Amino acid sequence: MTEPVVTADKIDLTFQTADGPVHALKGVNLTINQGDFVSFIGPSGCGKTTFLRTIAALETPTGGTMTVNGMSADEARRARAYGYVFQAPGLYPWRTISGNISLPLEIMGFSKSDRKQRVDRVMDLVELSGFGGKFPWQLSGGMQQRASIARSLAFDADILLMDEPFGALDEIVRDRLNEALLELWRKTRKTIGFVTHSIPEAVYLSTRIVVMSPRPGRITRIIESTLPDERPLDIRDTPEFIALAHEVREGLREGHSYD
Ligand SMILES: Nc1ncnc2c1ncn2[C@@H]1O[C@H](COP(=O)(O)OP(=O)(O)OP(=O)(O)O)[C@@H](O)[C@H]1O
Repeated sequence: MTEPVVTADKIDLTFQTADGPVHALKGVNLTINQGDFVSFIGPSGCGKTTFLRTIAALETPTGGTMTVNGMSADEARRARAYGYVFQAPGLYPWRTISGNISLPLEIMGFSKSDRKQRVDRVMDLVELSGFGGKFPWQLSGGMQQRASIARSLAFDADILLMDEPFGALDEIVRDRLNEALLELWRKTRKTIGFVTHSIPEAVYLSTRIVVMSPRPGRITRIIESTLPDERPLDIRDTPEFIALAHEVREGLREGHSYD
């Protein structure tokens, strides 16, 4: 029996700006179940990041209700219910890779031996074992982003929120990291919310794809993936994959994303 981890009920969010109100989200209803890999796709400015930040209680909705792990989003944030990965790795250049990954654990007061054990475990999960003593600038962009994913996994939250984590990387590195992330999801069965601009990335990774319309962001379609959990990269050439990508494109068209 799958448990709802995130429930969004009629979420509205309007930012008050010097140029007037900006209506970013409108009536967003969504349930994310335990172990789902949910991607959010839509045109630039449609509110994908805003919605992810609302789950994380980094933004407060102006209407509707959000629950995370059965609590308010704010309570869940304080209970450290999620790890958050940003588009840029955001590693401190004066700390080693292990030092960066262990920083949140230090802040949370984990013991030295517990920190070491956790850092070793997540470095292994993202295939960075042996690089702990390096500084961020000694690693490639893809490795830095893996370190940032490891940092978000270190305190073992059940939910991982990822805002275009691979958007700035070239396609070859991105393919590699997509495979690695899927493997990590299969191993840990964390619940993942993932923002992307890429249709193939959304189809390759997700169990469900949430298609959003231009501002004010609404959900136009929720597509359930029919792909198996085991997904070699060449699954992207199969008719089933192509049909799902077509469905996403249709959803975007329906929301007038191409107008
Ligand atoms: N703090 C803020 N104050 C005012 N307006 C904001 C704020 N954050 C976001 N917005 C506006 O809300 C809308 C949605 O932004 P958001 O970043 O969520 O879109 P997005 O779909 O993630 O875009 P992109 O794909 O380009 O990252 C945009 O028009 C943006 O300018």
